[in-house]
Amino acid sequence: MTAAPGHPAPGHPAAEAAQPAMNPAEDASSTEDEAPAVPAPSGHLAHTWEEARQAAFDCAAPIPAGSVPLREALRRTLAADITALQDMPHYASSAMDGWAVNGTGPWILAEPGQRLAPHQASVIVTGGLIPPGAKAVLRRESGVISKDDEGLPVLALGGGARPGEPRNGQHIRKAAEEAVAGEVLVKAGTTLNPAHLALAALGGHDHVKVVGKPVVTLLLTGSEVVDHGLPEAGQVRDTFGPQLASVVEMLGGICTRQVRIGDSYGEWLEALEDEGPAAGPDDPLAEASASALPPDVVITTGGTGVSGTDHFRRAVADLGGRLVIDGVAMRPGHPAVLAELPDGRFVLGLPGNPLAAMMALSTVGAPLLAALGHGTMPPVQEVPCGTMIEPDPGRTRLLPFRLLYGMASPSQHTGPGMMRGLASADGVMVVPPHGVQLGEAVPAFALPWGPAIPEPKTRESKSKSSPRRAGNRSAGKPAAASGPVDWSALLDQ
Ligand SMILES: Nc1nc2c(c(=O)[nH]1)N[C@H]1C(S)=C(S)[C@@H](COP(=O)(O)OP(=O)(O)OC[C@H]3O[C@@H](n4cnc5c(N)ncnc54)[C@H](O)[C@@H]3O)O[C@H]1N2
Ligand code: MOO
Repeated sequence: MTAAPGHPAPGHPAAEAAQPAMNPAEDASSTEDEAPAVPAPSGHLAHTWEEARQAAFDCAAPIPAGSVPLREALRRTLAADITALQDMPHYASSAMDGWAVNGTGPWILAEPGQRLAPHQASVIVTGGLIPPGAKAVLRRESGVISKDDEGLPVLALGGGARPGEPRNGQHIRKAAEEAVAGEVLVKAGTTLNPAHLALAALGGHDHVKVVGKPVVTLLLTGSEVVDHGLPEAGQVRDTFGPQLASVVEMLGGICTRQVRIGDSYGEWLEALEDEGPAAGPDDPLAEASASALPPDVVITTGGTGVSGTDHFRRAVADLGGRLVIDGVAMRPGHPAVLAELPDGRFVLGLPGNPLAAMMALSTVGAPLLAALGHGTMPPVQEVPCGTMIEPDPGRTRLLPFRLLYGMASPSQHTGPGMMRGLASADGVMVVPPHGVQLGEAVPAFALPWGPAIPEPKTRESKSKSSPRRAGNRSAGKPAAASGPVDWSALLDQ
């Protein structure tokens, strides 16, 4: 689906105030700050921000449930009950170091493991198999070895023995006392914690069946990019290596691999082709491991633009893929591209500029990963805008903001190549092409690592939470988000 720029998706607040489409020729002298709003880098019409999100969500089907090794199952959602594959414990064992005994003492010592007749005992350690005939375990500190009249070793109760020791069954862990074979240990739908994994192991499992999640690999491009130390002039320090895998995981992906390549077309093509399964068929554990699976999504960085080294579109075309999204009418991040390859892999192309890449990931990557991972469309809420923002016909602006006195104030240092503004932001404002008035509600989304966007305060909720203020200061003022200026949020701080 492709829409004319300046015509936001129906139902969006911007729809009623859409601006006429710009003439691309008017933008011929664009600087980085004024990147063209209308055509995608390929010359196609870009999707609106809302359309791009929806297209990324709609193009992907949820990944089916599959088995994963226990070590990879942490925090996954269990797709099928975990049952005990055998009794737990599956044999009666000793809970103490000492002696397995039959009847009352003194006991004649027998070889460990052999059947015990009455008044016989044999040495046993904690966890040891209870021999046939044993009725109890006597702790090491409750017995003493002495000699009988004939000089043979015998076991007798010692000074540490408690009255009545050993009782029948004492210090014996009975078979099946934790669970009988077939009993449900963990129910489907549970988010697995480390103790669940230990329990599954006790139940005899090597793998568990979990709800599908997208496997993602990263392809970081650019020969000017250095991944450590101080870059020289003409070089740039890599911002993606330290953050992208974590953000992908926060968005519901499993990041298994990160590859760096330079700028040549050959490297691009080879890297996109080279994503087959790595597991040997004779290794059942490796077979199910996420790191051995081909990725569901490849995320590339850089190379989305129009210069001679920008190879994304050519590589996708040569591999027989199709473009799902070819540019988004937004800034920063407008060259974002999403393609699907014939083998079913999605390739998400993030622009090289660091902030632009994060905005493209939020716009296209977040809905795509949510759809693949059985999630819902990432929410867009509203915040009252703490400043007036001019129109920018034909494109949505994504502005990191700080919440000041309950209102969203655009962060500083938010050029497409900067990270300072995003690093301290409380969320991102989605400023529609027609701009925003001071105090007006503006759509906004939370950062995957950041705080939730606060619920808008209505007059009713304010009077419930703060009757004195509501009575004294806010009476008669319009509810938040309903009028152009709502100062009550400011007064409430
Ligand atoms: N003639 C035009 N030029 C550009 C346009 C345009 O519309 N017409 N759009 C600009 C915008 S906006 C963006 S965003 C970038 C997109 O560029 P690419 O995706 O092709 O990325 P590169 O050219 O490879 O790099 C851009 C920039 O980012 C730096 N970079 C790359 N990788 C990293 C990294 N791992 N860590 C930090 N910084 C990185 C790279 O050095 C460049 O400075 O195109 C504009 N140009
Ligand atoms: O400004 Mo470019 O839109 O993506 O950094």
